[in-house]
Amino acid sequence: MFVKVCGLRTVESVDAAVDAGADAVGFVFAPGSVRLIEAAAAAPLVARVPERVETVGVFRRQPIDEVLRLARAAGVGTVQLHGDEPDDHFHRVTEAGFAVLRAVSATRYTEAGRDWPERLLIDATDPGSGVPFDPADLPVPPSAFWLLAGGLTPGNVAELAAAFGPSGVDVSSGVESAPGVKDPARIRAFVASARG
Ligand SMILES: O=C(O)c1ccccc1NCC(=O)[C@H](O)[C@H](O)COP(=O)(O)O
Repeated sequence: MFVKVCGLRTVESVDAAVDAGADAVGFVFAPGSVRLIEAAAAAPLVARVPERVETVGVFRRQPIDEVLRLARAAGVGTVQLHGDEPDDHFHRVTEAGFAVLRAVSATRYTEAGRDWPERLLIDATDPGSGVPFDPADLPVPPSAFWLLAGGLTPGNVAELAAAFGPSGVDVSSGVESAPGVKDPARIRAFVASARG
């Protein structure tokens, strides 16, 4: 079970995720997010992540040149686009040498078809809100690699992962003590539950 912990902003939370065995850590560069971190502040956090752990920059409805500039400045290896960006943006990210994650709501995935080539992250409509999507919105999960997101917690991740059968899981608010404030103990509990 691949585990991504998203919305990290401190050394303590990055170390907690890495030490707990997360496969990927995420940094949110989307304006307006309570988890927003400047690229310059993210760079030293990214630099302390061991190579075996994927570093992900999260973006939403931003100009592609800004996405690439911030991703390079932070030093992340993967770009996650979270706002129904045009295909051209995904091509530009790939051409620039980044790995890519396409984040879509469960509703959009089900309505729009299932032939996207990128690794998918299937989320609730309001990313980072801690609200799960309605299981009825994802009657047929992807067959290729995909991450389940939206309202996951240490208490529900095992059950929801068993129900949907994703390749991995992604969490943000479910491992926080307050909006934007990660709780190392909850990070450890989440990774353990996801793998349990
Ligand atoms: O987390 C945010 O604030 C955010 C804002 C804008 C775009 C994406 C955002 N988060 C992306 C993620 O990958 C979250 O981990 C994912 O939406 C799950 O969040 P949660 O329901 O809080 O676990």
